Amino acid sequence: MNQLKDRLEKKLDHLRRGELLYYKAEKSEDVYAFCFLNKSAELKIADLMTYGGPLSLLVSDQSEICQSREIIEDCTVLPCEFTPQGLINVFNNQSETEDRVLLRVVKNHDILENLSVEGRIVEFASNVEGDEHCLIYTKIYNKVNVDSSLLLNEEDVSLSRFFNPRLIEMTGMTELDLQQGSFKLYSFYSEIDARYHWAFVCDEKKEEKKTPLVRIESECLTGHVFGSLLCDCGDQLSKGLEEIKEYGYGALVYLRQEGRGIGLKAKLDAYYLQQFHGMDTVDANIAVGMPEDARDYLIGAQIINYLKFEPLKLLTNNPAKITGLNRYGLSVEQQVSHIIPPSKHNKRYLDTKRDRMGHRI
Ligand SMILES: Nc1nc2c(ncn2[C@@H]2O[C@H](COP(=O)(O)OP(=O)(O)OP(=O)(O)O)[C@@H](O)[C@H]2O)c(=O)[nH]1
Repeated sequence: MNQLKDRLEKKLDHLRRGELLYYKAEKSEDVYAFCFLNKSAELKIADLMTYGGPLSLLVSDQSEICQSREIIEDCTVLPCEFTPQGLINVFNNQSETEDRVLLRVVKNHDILENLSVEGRIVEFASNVEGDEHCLIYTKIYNKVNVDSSLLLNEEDVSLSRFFNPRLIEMTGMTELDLQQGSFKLYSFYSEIDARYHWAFVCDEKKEEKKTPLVRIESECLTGHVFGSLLCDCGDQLSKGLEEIKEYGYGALVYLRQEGRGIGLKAKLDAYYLQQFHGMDTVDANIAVGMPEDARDYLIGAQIINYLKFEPLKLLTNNPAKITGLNRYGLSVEQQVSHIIPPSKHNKRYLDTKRDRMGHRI
């Protein structure tokens, strides 16, 4: 983890000094060069022009540089807002805030991947402290040798968000007696989605060198609260708490990712298609215009990091949760299965998780 952090710090430092960094888009061979525009703006523009342009300028509306006609003449100007949480708004019309487009709060992995280059560059840059609010970038067309230590990839952008300390705040802790026994219940507030998330922690059998057992549980109102039989969520929640209690050292991190991150309204629409149109859980999500799984584990990773539960054993059947934590630099030592025997109500759902979503069931 420290190595990753050091590598990242070097790149952030480079940017702080006003030097050029490069970004390689995930699903193409395209490479972009970018930097903050500071006092030596003209020099930077000359540098960037050698790459083949056109140049784009991302500016916050406060930026003085934006006022300078000569500098912006060669650029497409995209006024944007850098916020302390690394949240991004880009305006297509500087004067009208209603005209905000795209690049909104980055909530989940799939949306992250689909964000345009500007979003990824701004995401990275907004993790630089200070009030440098003007970025310039261009796609590289000409052949150039890019120093690989200055080349950002998706991992760097994700890590830069992870190491940004402002994304969650521990807002309270109490003891809670559950059927499974007593837990310390922590609440965390996340600026990313403006929600509270929870961690049920047990450390009574904590020992040196014992790896904590962690479960990440995504919110399921229908299964957890109303006891719906359509999914295995209710049983997984209670069995998860039971196993962590028995092991004596770990946490159940409860993330507000209802319906695999698509929200309750869309999940119920998808349920309708499963009940009355014979679709499975994957096709139904897509039919309601959502990704099959919209979850991102940045908040979960930050909570686990806060609790110092890394490296960890993860109680799950879902490999995407492991890659989701790896993405933020967390090391999962072992996957511990969390299988609930199927019932006639949820068999199809569990079969689909195994056959189409790669769950190890
Ligand atoms: N969109 C959608 N979401 C569902 C459906 N059934 C259950 N869910 C949601 O799926 C999520 C399941 O969360 P988890 O049990 O933590 O995760 P998992 O991906 O099943 O992986 P495990 O760790 O192996 O349990 C919850 O957010 C449920 O609300 C469905 O048919 N459609």
